[in-house]
Amino acid sequence: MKTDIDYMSMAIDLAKSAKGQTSPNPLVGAIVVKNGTIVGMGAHLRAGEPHAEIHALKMAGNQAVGSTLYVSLEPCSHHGKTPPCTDAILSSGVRKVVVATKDPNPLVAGSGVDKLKDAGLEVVVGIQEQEAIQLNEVFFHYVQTSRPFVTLKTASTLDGKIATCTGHSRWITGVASREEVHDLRRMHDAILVGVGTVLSDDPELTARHAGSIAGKQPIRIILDRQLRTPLNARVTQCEDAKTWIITTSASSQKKTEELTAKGVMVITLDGELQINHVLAVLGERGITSLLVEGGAEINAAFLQAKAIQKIISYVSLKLVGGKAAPSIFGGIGYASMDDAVRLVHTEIKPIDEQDIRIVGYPQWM
Ligand SMILES: Nc1c(/N=C/[C@H](O)[C@H](O)[C@H](O)COP(=O)(O)O)[nH]c(=O)[nH]c1=O
Ligand SMILES: Nc1c(N[C@@H]2O[C@H](COP(=O)(O)O)[C@@H](O)[C@H]2O)[nH]c(=O)[nH]c1=O
Ligand SMILES: [Zn+2]
Repeated sequence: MKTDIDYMSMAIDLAKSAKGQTSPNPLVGAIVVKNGTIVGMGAHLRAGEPHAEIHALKMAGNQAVGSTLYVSLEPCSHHGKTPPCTDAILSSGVRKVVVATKDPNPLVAGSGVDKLKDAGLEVVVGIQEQEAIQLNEVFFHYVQTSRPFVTLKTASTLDGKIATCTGHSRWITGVASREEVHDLRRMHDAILVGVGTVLSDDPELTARHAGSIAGKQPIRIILDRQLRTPLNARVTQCEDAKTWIITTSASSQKKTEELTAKGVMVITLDGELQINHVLAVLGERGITSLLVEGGAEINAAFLQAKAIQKIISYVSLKLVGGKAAPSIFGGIGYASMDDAVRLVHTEIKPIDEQDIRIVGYPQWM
């Protein structure tokens, strides 16, 4: 006999199956169970399309009467691009609703649960809550701060270098790690690098390799105070992916026009490029998840601004040495070891015989 936890785990797995497709909406999965039999299931697939509950209830049909609905996020109770799920649940005859976690979207935030309870349904909240919160770490951050959830991805040697003293960097990590990074890029609304990386690596910043969701390429964002991005840089070829260059009023109007003519979106901010201001602008433009890929000065700027929610570090078990070789974080740095930022909820995993991956969440004081 399956338990509430079994069914909720299935709903969460269903939600996960649409990872990378639903932005700016959350990932949600739903299962309808009648007398121990699954009679309907569904996942939210794309923003603007039906919610997970609607798919599951549709599949259940009149088997939903007297059933239990398991859903990984509190059913919505407002009219967004789609009608409220609570209305559909109430008219379906569902008797009991099990919710993994409440929806922090100010438009919902407990009102979905209240509506169902007021209508006399049995409602249970908190089954597999931690898993459900982790699943939507991006959406929960964005909907509460209106800023993108920032993941910093780094790739370095064991001695912390992101290139040799001559600037050579291809490659530090192996194919398996680099494949994972392409998957990671695909899951993000945008990738951000500094113009230094464009000048040194001339990266394409697209999610290539197997399985890329057709046509879905993250937006490439370049922080470039004086518009030094070369007109022939690969990131200015806009056939496969959009490119936004964020600059300041110090940059030349002529270069702005030349880049714009190539299809690049040049966004000019007043004054200096402050990370938190850049994030507010990206949030306003609907960027809910941002993958920062360095280099050292950009990484340092995000560290200094305490603007990193998650770090994914690939460390290659090789050594290059060199005082002049750039390390993961440039900038001034902290004076005292006591000021070091600690990572929590860490996971350390070997990728292959040469690389390990460290994932953690900076604990900002
Ligand atoms: N040099 C390495 C990295 N280097 C990352 C650079 O910032 C830049 O993204 C690369 O040049 C990849 O560019 P493209 O978008 O694939 O054309 N990143 C890694 O994960 N491993 C490495 O060895
Ligand atoms: N995707 C999803 C929910 N998403 C919630 O609804 C909001 C989007 O509404 P709309 O614009 O109509 O798609 C979104 O911000 C989040 O609060 N809710 C649910 O009950 N089930 C779902 O599957
Ligand atoms: Zn809904």
